[in-house]
Amino acid sequence: MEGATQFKWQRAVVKVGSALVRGDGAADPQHYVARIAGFIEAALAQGKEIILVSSGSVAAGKDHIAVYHQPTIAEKQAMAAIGQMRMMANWQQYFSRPCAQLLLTYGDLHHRTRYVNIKNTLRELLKHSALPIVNENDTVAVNELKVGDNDNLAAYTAMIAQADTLFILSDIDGLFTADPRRDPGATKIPVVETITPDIHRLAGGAGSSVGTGGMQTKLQAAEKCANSGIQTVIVNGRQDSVFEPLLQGVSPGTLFLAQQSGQSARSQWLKHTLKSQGEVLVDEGAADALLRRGASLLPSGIVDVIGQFHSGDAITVRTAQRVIAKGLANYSAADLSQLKGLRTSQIATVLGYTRGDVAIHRDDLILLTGQ
Ligand SMILES: Nc1ncnc2c1ncn2[C@@H]1O[C@H](COP(=O)(O)OP(=O)(O)O)[C@@H](O)[C@H]1O
Ligand SMILES: N[C@@H](CCC(=O)OP(=O)(O)O)C(=O)O
Repeated sequence: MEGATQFKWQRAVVKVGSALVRGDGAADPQHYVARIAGFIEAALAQGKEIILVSSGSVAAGKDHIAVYHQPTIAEKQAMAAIGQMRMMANWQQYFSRPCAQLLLTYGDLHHRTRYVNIKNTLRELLKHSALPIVNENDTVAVNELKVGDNDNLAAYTAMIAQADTLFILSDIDGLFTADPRRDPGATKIPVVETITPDIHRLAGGAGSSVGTGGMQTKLQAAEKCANSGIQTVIVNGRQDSVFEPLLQGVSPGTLFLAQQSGQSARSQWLKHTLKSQGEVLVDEGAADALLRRGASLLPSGIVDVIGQFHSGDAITVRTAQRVIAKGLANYSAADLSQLKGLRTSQIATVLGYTRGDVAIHRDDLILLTGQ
């Protein structure tokens, strides 16, 4: 196949966009869903493992709530609540194995114990030959608590599940040099080795009224995955001809290569998933110890504490000039405000208790310099 690119895969997240589940008016969307289900069954029969991330709940519930007007947030959430049932039932009819519903929010991915629970649940589901189907929990998530789009949610899912591949099935053949809906001269890019700012500039927004984020969120997802050692393939899920090549490890769309030095799942979780709840300002000596010596952050190096955070929250570590790291605080903001600049031997006397010598343990710290 011309321009095709080979790749190996064993455990994949398959992301199906609303644009696909919803159809294009010209063809019956059930045809697309049936073909994707067939692809998943064929891959499972080859001994591969699949986790599905499916959009489409809002679109599937639309007819009952808001057909003729722009829906409010509450109306969209109600649409999602109705549509999620329909969407799951729709998938289940194509499988004899059980489909398992996982509804996640940004908060769930952000919280350490919930993250571990999601990981364990996925592992058990795969072990028991069920098909996990993930979507955002639209009903409970207001904007600031949402991942916001299922491309990025699929990337987080791939990281949690330690997948090697993310397949993004959309209504377009891959990444083009410009949005083909606006620029008929745009051409497809078969392989992206590194997602540079120039690549990001090629991407436009959603191509349909039901899609969210368009190519921009797909590139964000591919970049997260590449940094975690996961390859991404964007293909047109409306083309029956894409599935056989995918089963044979040939990309008929755009293949984004994984970066070789993929960071650990824990580092990725700290870096991309956890939202910083506050900051500690450190002196140059502490910055040097973190950056050059791989040390833990001690209270003695802290100059100031900004914001309110609890023990266990993610916080940013910075000097007056720059951000240098992100990590899990061993002490709350209130405690660190009392401990800043002090020696570790003074912790118990000042607080009346101790959680250990360090403000942030090295194992709970990820350096952010050069980014
Ligand atoms: N550079 C580009 N290459 C390909 N598609 C692009 C590009 N820029 C924007 N798009 C648009 O992205 C759309 C796919 O994203 P979206 O509508 O969110 O679909 P989905 O529901 O599958 O996530 C395409 O239909 C296309 O119009
Ligand atoms: N959670 C939403 C999907 C949001 C979304 O990202 O949609 P899409 O761009 O079609 O993948 C739903 O199920 O309708």
